[in-house]
Amino acid sequence: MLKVDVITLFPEMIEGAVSHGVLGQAVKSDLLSVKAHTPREFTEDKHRTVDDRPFGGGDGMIMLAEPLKKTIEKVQHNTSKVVYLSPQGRTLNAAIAKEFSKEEHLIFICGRYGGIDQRIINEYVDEELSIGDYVLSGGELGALVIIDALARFIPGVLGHGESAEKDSFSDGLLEQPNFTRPREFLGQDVPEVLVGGNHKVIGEWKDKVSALVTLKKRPDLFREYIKVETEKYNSLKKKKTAAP
Ligand SMILES: Nc1nonc1C(=O)NCc1ccc(Cl)cc1
Repeated sequence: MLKVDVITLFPEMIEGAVSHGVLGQAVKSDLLSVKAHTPREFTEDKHRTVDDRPFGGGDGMIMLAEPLKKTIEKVQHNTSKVVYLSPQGRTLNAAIAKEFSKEEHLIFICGRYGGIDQRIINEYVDEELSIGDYVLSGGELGALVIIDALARFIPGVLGHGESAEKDSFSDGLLEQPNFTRPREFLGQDVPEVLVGGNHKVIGEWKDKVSALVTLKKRPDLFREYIKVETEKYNSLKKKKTAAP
C-alpha cells in the first residue's frame, strides 16, 4: 500500500481534504495512507518558532531547517521518495502521477512563507515538483493535487472496471462530452448514438469525438497523440515485416 506523509504547518488542510469522496474511500479501504506532520511538534522554544528572516535580507520568512530535519527523519525510511512542492520543480502531468502511484513511500514537504532553507533541499529532497507556473501561499494544495491525481492510478480506488487509464490525458486525448437524464434539456438532445445501446458504435463515436475535441481545444496534445500513435503503428509494421 502506498504510504504518503505530508510535512506541513497546516495538517488539518491535508487531513480534511483526504477524508472526502474517492480519496476518503481509498484511505478508509487502506488502499492508500495519508498522514500529516507539523514541524511545530519539533520546536523547543516557547514560541514554537518554525521560520526566521532570510540571510541577505529580502521579503518573506524562511522555514527553519532544524524542525524540518526532525520531522523528515521521524517519517523517513530507506525506500522513501522526498518531494518538495515548489514552482521550481518539473510540472505535474498524468505520466508523473502514474509514476508516483507506484512508489512505496512518498514524503511531501510543503513550504510556507518564502520557502525552506536550501540545506534541507540539498540534504533530503529527491525531487522538486510544481503543479503549475504560479506562486501559491504554500505547497499544501500542490501536495493535494498530486495525491488526488496519483490515487486514481492505484488499483481499486476508482470503481470496478473504471480506470485512470481511460481518464483524459492518460491516452493522450481529452474526454468526449458526457450526458445523463433527461433526454432533452434546454432544447438540446442527447446524441442518438449514446442512447442506441450499440457498444461498438458508441465506442467508435467516443474515440472520434474525443479526438475532435482534442484537436479543437488542445492542438498541442493532438499533435503529440498523432506522433505517438504513428510511432506505435510503424514499430508494429516493422515487427510484422521482420517476423518470419
Ligand atoms: N506552484 C507550485 N507548485 O507546487 N507548489 C507550488 C508553490 O507555489 N508552492 C508555494 C511555494 C512558494 C514559493 C516557494 Cl520558494 C516555495 C513554495
